[in-house]
Amino acid sequence: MQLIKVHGSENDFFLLDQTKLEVALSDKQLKELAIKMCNRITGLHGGSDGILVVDHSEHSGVLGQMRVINADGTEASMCGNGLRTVGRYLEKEYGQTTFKVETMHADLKVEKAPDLKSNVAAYNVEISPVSFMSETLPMFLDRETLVDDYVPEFSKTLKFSAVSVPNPHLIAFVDHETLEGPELEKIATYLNGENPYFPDGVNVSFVEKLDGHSIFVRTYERGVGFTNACGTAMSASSLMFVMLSDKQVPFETEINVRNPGGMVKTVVHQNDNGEYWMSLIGNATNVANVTVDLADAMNGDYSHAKWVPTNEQENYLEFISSIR
Ligand SMILES: N[C@@H](CCC[C@H](N)C(=O)O)C(=O)O
Repeated sequence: MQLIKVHGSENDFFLLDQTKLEVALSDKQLKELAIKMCNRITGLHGGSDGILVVDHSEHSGVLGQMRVINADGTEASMCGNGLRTVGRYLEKEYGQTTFKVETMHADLKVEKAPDLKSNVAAYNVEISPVSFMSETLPMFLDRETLVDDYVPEFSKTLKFSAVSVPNPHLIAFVDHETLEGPELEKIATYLNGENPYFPDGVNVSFVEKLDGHSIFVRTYERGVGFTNACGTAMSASSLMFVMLSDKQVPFETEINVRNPGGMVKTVVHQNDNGEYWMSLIGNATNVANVTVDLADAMNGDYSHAKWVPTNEQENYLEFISSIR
């Protein structure tokens, strides 16, 4: 089985093209593979945040399908950082620079963007559809939407917004001390365990406003835990940054989004029909080409895996240190 170890802002994945396998893996096998291979201690070469599964799409005008299997084996409806790396993979396979990719709920636009630096490839991907309605998350609170409001059951002092893009996000704007403090993990582990409010779990982000049109986003992901970055969370946080800014941060403005693994840029759009969507622009880095025996991988044995690094990670790290 051939895999590519990829990352967007160090949110890392194994990219698996199912169309290259003799027999495609079943959903049960994908789940078992993710649990074993992504494990940070016993998994393949330090594990990963999940597996990006590429397949053919039946939809017209679409180059391929992306499925996202979280490290705990659950399936997510979308992954913004992952979509950039899948976009890069499909561009190489089909030789097109602008196309659509099928995801669980929508066919999303993907476009090659200018390199961030020599040998640091970048892609621009669409994040949509957006909804604030409780039933789309799903969120069980006694209200239809939650926008910048207190929820004493979560925290006595923080205000939250809940939005699906279309995977579910809970966002709070906080000061620097709170961003780095223990509250994010406390709230997120509660809401991703058995709880009456988010029975399917939720990605939880704390956001700090920086100078100008810049924010820092720290995310605890459903099905993963703390990640270096979450593309859909950074997109959802940018939407709330614009919506709660009282027109100080307009639509169609480039927003700089920092995260523990690097940075992305976002742009928040609103269509004539009132619907929101976001552009997410950032790196799509291929770290290594990996070959592993399928039976070994399913058994969690990675001792014979072949790991051939590309030379991209050095350039990525140089790029990140140049902007810090
Ligand atoms: N890292 C992703 C989001 C992955 C899915 C998430 N864990 C979920 O279950 O919704 C991103 O870059 O958006």
